[in-house]
Amino acid sequence: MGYVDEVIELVVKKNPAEPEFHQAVKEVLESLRAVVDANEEKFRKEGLLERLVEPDRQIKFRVPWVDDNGNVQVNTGYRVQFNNAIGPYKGGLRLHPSVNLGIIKFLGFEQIFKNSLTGLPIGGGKGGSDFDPKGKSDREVLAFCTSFITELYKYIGADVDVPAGDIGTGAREIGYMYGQYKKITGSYEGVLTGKGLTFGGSLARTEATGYGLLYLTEEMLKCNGKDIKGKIVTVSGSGNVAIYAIQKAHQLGAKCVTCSDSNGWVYDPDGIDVEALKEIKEVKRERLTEYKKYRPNSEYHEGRGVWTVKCDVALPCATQNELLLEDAKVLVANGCIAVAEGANMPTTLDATEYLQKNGVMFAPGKAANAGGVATSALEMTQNSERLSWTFEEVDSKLKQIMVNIFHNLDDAAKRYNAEGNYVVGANIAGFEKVANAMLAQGIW
Ligand SMILES: NC(=O)C1=CN([C@@H]2O[C@H](COP(=O)(O)OP(=O)(O)OC[C@H]3O[C@@H](n4cnc5c(N)ncnc54)[C@H](O)[C@@H]3O)[C@@H](O)[C@H]2O)C=CC1
Ligand SMILES: O=C(O)CCC(=O)C(=O)O
Repeated sequence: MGYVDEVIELVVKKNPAEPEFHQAVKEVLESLRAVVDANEEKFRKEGLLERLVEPDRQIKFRVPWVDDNGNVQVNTGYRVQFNNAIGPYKGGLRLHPSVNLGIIKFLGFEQIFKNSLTGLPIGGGKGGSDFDPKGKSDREVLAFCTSFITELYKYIGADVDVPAGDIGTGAREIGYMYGQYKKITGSYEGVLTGKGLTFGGSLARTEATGYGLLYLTEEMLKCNGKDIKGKIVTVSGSGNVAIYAIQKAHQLGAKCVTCSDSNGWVYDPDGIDVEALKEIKEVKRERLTEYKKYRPNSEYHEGRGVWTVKCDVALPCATQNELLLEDAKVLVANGCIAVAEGANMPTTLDATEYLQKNGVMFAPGKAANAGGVATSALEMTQNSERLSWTFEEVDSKLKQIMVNIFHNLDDAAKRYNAEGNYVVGANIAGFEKVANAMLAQGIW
């Protein structure tokens, strides 16, 4: 058995109840085979892969808060500080009932390579809680966020670990956490990103993940002799990433005809109305059943079904493992030419393989959705400089970063005889920088 297989087996044995973490490790390590084989003796001696799959530390804590009926509720909070070889830990906080340690570890592990791909000095971390913000009053969300950060503040800091948003954590939650951090520490620092624009937030951070996804997709299509203009696009999700992916797709001349939430999905043959979607999801925090009131020509369906709609480009932007092998088969049969992941690990391993084998360009999340964390790093830079850049300045830096990411992974795939395999390219390009930094910094 080779080194890669040994470490995958070790991860499964040591973390038996964490299937999403196994999946992420498997996807990364299997595509690093060529690099690992070429350096096996050195990497083994240094225990490099064993160190890479074991987080620097995992913090797990109780989050008690008082609901609107005066009863105490208790959630579990997590922060996994995975690897700070190339910069302070950086990654979002997920608030969703499905959150457990394995999910946070898969996200933290992915974040190491994603953050490396941005070319910016940020390490990998992730956190969150099984708290469900859905249906909670503002006061309850405030109570939760205050309690959460009252414990987490001990472990974070502008040069230590800088959390941000993810599923269920948007500007409201980041604002509440920032206020409490400031109250406890007395320190006005860039400890969180995705902050409001009046207290250190960056213009374009809200749009960054969705816009970045389209910038990378546009470049990938261009380098393969295709144009995003005129393409039919399907998007899943209707949160932060989905909304701004749809908006940028339209600005680039494509037509996006779907979106979804955890209950159902919308097909709008005239193209999704982004302003209506924003009103429903960002302002009113309602379900997608409301969309038809704004767009009578659209259809609403219960359950999942976005991937049954004929498209040229598919952009999964909701959550992990939402694009399955059966969906990949339908996409291929319908003539889809490209899939780019806005969410983290939305495509299962067998679905990814099927798409690639059938000639579909496939951009993995750690490259395609890196625009969010890259712009968070630009927010950190602005905070350190005590300056705010214009929207255009941030957006043009974001675009350049996404174009560079595509070329770095394209080049890495070519260097290892895997031309066109952007999964291999992204993992190798992300890994190389982190591995070099780890090897140069002794044993830790
Ligand atoms: N917000 C950001 O800057 C970044 C987010 N991501 C990833 O993008 C994905 C979406 O995140 P956001 O848009 O920020 O979150 P969000 O909370 O704004 O929206 C999440 C969306 O996914 C849908 N969703 C959640 N669970 C679902 C399920 N089980 N089935 C179907 N739909 C479901 C929700 O209804 C919602 O529309 C996640 O995988 C996240 O980790 C990745 C990079 C950066
Ligand atoms: O902006 C950030 O720091 C984190 C974004 C994030 O959670 C992600 O890239 O998955």
